[in-house]
Amino acid sequence: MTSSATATTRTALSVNVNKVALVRNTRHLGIPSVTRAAQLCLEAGAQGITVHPRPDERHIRASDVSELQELLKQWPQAEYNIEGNPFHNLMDFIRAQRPHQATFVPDGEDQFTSDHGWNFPQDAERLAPLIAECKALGVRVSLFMDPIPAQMAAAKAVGADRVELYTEPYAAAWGTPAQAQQLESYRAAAQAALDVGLGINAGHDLNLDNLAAFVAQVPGLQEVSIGHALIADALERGYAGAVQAYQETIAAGMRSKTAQTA
Ligand SMILES: CC(=O)[C@@H](O)[C@H](O)COP(=O)(O)O
Ligand SMILES: NCC(=O)COP(=O)(O)O
Repeated sequence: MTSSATATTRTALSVNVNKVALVRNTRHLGIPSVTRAAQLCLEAGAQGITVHPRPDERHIRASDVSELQELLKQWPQAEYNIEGNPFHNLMDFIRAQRPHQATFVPDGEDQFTSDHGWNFPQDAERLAPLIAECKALGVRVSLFMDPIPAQMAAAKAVGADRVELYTEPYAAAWGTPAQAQQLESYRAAAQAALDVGLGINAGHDLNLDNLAAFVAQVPGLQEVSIGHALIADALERGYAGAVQAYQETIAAGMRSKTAQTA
């Protein structure tokens, strides 16, 4: 059951523009523009921009990362979230750009897409100094995590400010008999994170169908980072139309959450 305190947590939308870069990279023409996409999403009300500059630069390139930092200077209310593996190329971007948030993701260099979170206690010792470095730079640290309540205390102990709950298993269960059980696992993991003082982010395969129920059930959800489905929706609706649809969906989830605590 969501408490009244967490029921009022506003869920920010951070648009991941990886897939705009993926299409751009298929020609040497510079279109579709990644910075233009981010500008239009911010103008439409997105609260942040997320990128995941993978080592192979299959989509987001180092030049995108710095150009988006310049763009975001015009949007002081918006947040910049840079994701990646801190043992690969992420720390160079964090040191250079000092974004609002660094999201540590344990991806391999040639991984198809992100598909798991960190493991504790195995990963704690090597993560701790890099988390400390980010925080010394004034960068919030979010750890990409599977929805395992027992892992949350260790994530806090290693210095994380937030966890990002990896939501692909929830998305895959959407519309199946396993949906409710999956959603409950995220609710429990989020509550365990809140109980030890962690903030809650979420992302991966969230979309217009599965988002409202997630927002309604997961306590203290501060940010969802959404890319693949939102950019696909933007191909039909335009960036502004897609952002508006996601913001309306988040708002519907918030209304449902608030009603539960009334
Ligand atoms: C960490 C995560 O779930 C996503 O942010 C990730 O950026 C997806 O990467 P691709 O866009 O390369 O699939
Ligand atoms: N951290 C999740 C993210 O940034 C976007 O994931 P997806 O919506 O592209 O699956």
